[in-house]
Amino acid sequence: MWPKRWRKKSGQEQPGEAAAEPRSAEAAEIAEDAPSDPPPEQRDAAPAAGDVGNGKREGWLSRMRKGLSRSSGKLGDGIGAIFTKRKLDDAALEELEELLISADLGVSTAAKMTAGLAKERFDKEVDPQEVRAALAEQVAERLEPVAKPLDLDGSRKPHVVLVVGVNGSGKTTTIGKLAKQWADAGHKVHLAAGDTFRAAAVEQLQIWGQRTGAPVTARDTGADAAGLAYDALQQAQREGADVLLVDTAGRLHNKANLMAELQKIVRVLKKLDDSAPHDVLLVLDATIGQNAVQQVQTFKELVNVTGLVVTKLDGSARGGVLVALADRFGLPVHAIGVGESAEDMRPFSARAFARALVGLDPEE
Ligand SMILES: Nc1nc2c(ncn2[C@@H]2O[C@H](COP(=O)(O)OP(=O)(O)OP(=O)(O)O)[C@@H](O)[C@H]2O)c(=O)[nH]1
Repeated sequence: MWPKRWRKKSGQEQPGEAAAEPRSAEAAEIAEDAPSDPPPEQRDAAPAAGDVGNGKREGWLSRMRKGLSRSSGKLGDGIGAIFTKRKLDDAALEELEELLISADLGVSTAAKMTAGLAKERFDKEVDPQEVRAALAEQVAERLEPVAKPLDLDGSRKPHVVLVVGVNGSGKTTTIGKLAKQWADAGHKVHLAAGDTFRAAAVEQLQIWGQRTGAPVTARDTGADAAGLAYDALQQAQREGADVLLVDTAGRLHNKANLMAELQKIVRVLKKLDDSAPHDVLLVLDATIGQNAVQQVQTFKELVNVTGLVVTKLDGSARGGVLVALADRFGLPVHAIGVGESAEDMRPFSARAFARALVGLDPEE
């Protein structure tokens, strides 16, 4: 029999329910949650064309593994330190729960996972590898239901994808990567440079447009983004495009302005196609850890987010937060970004990610 504390905890949780995660007081202001801007030379540089498909770059799985090393080092080593020659007792479970929280899984998810482990193995001798494998299984179980590639609905002409997220999260780059992948698959793509707030974002999108052969609807900095989105959809409809990707600004002066802008974009798109946008992708930077939870919450209040793309899993990612996000929101994770080039975005593989996160070989 496993002890009351762990039994009670797991019994209290309802599917999809989450205990309060840490929140910053200023979280309502979107810009406050944004990661600090990368240096201009890094931000404004579009990915080098030579990076695309030159065959010499490190495999994406290995880049994801390296990107997750901050989390996997913490979890893998932490599990080793807790469970070497030790029973799975109360004290060990407490330490494990704290470790999971410190690796960005969030209070509620950490409690559920620890309870899951206690249920099967309480008071038994366990070795670190067994605990890592058991946790990887639990992470994979939570992530599998949300790992869903973004499929284009062929009956839509075009399928309209609105891309939102705070500044610097990787929206424009994600649009470029999606455009490249869909264009390579033979789809006719149109791009709308709706981040009229930042001139470099428009230029960045135009470079992706040249690279992919996708026409780009753009206007000068400061132009009305909703008007631009309307023009872009009209043009995409005229061209018979299969997909329209609409970029947006992540940084307006405050949440109310951003909400007004995003809602206006949605309203005008609906004038031309009342089912548009067909997907609203929220792009999240994986290096921000638990702040991602608040970003999802905030954007869900602004617009009907239908799925996530998580970028920068090649950097110093705090990947544990994906587990917390899956548990709390259940939103599809359509793709992950492990670099700046077109082939660095992949459908999200729950199992590979889960194993890499706890320091196991993702390919086993
Ligand atoms: N390492 C890495 N860098 C990425 C990834 N995705 C985007 N970036 C970089 O992150 C920076 C910001 O990306 P952008 O696409 O400009 O972000 P944005 O959300 O459009 O930013 P705004 O236009 O300010 O709203 C750029 O330097 C990108 O090259 C990724 O998966 N991995």
